[in-house]
Amino acid sequence: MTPVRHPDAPAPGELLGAHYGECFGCGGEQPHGLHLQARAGEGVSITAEFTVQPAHQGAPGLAHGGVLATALDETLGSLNWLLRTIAVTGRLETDFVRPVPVGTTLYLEAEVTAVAGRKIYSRATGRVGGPEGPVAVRAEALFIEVQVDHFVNHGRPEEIKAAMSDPDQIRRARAFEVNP
Ligand SMILES: CCCCCCCCCCCC(=O)SCCNC(=O)CCNC(=O)[C@H](O)C(C)(C)COP(=O)(O)OP(=O)(O)OC[C@H]1O[C@@H](n2cnc3c(N)ncnc32)[C@H](O)[C@@H]1OP(=O)(O)O
Repeated sequence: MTPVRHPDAPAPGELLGAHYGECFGCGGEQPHGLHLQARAGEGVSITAEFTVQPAHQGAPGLAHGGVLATALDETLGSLNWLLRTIAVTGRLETDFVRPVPVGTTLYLEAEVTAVAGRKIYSRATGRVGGPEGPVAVRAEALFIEVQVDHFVNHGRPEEIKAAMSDPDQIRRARAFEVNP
């Protein structure tokens, strides 16, 4: 089925903010996290930026592939905001096309390609040198829609409790919970 942008999705260009402060991908409270900043795009698409820090190295001076996969995963996960669903990564297939040095800003773009029941198919690219620069990484993913219970049942009680007592976190979770 063709993906449908939720009528209450953030407007194109709107900065999405972190879905969780401790998230390694987007949270502001993780000193060595990616601090990835995502914006709503047109249709069911997202743009995001992430600058590779020394803490993200694999080979000397180069980004670790797993960190780049995280950047793709996080950008793809941000598509949740446009569908207003909660979904987790089931499958993530990554191509590493060129090395990404420390200090480089990765310009990411992701879009939902199809939705079938709980299955959300998507793809993403990460470019270097600018939003129109050469592709350094790309991914295809399958996200699976879940209920909030997924996190309550599987997460650690300490973090769940802390998140539930944070009014901002509750507000974000509610925004995802209101489905069409
Ligand atoms: C509060 C705001 C927070 C918002 C939080 C947002 C967080 C975003 C963070 C970034 C994203 C992440 O890294 S999320 C973290 C990484 N991911 C995870 O931890 C997920 C771990 N996996 C799981 O919990 C589970 O396997 C699920 C939930 C993905 C699926 O389990 P399930 O619910 O029992 O569903 P299941 O019946 O198995 O699968 C449903 C359909 O999907 C298909 N399917 C499932 N997995 C796969 C797969 N790997 N490859 C192909 N197909 C698959 C099945 O064949 C089936 O198709 P059919 O028979 O219907 O055709």
